[in-house]
Amino acid sequence: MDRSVPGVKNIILVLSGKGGVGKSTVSTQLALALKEKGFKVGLLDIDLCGPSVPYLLGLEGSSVHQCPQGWVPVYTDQSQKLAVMSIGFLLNNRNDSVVWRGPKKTAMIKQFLNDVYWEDIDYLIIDTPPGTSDEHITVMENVRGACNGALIITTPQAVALEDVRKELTFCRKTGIPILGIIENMSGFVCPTCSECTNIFSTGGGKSLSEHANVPFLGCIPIDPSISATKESVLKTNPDSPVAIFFNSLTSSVTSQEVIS
Ligand SMILES: Nc1ncnc2c1ncn2[C@@H]1O[C@H](COP(=O)(O)OP(=O)(O)OP(=O)(O)O)[C@@H](O)[C@H]1O
Ligand code: SF4
Repeated sequence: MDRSVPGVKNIILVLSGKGGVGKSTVSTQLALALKEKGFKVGLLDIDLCGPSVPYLLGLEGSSVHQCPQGWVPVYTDQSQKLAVMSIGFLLNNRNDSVVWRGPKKTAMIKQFLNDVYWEDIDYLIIDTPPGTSDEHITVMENVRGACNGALIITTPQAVALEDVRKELTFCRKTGIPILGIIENMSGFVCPTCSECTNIFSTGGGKSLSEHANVPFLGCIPIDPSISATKESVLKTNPDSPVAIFFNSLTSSVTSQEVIS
């Protein structure tokens, strides 16, 4: 059965087979870039055991509250153009950890999708935990039919690419369209001379996408400023290679709407 999320027009999942490849960074910067382009955006962090979105946006310590329509998400600023929901807002202490079995995780994710007051959201970006676990199955079952598709993040190392193959299989089995593969931490751009050094082998994401017959959406170099900022790189460093990448990613994403 096709399912949708109340108040949301388009949904994009961000997946990776492996942890630490930059999934939350891409989710956050994509959400910020879409906001910069004038869209109303939601960012949902369903990484229940390791929520990092509140930190990446400088929203630690914020909390959600109830209104008659449900939980009110945390907004990044007064424009209310970027609404954020994360388990991190429900924990008393940022060092508290969530040790839950599958059913409790499933119930929490359903609440995030159905009980949050997502108000006129053009794009809901869902940042997922690494791998293919209960969280992924729950979210896919609950957004099927309303989901534009998944972005798959990898790094140039072979092990990360091997994990991508599992994500591709998972998407195909669950019927979620694959929007494309992104290769993150692909070379280091020197802040002094702008020379790009390929620390690991490069081109793995592109060749895998050709092999798997899915779009390749580009490479993001290692850029220390991306981990330092709480704002869109489109604003803080508009001419940088990472900003050029996110500019192009927003164009790809917005040209693939399933619901207008
Ligand atoms: N292109 C990049 N340049 C520099 N630093 C980066 C880049 N991408 C990610 N990082 C940094 O790498 C670390 C891991 O990134 P992130 O938290 O986004 O990964 P993740 O895949 O979401 O991890 P997890 O599996 O723990 O959820 C962070 O400190 C982030 O700032
Ligand atoms: S040329 Fe090499 S050493 Fe010099 S600033 Fe650039 S990357 Fe660093």
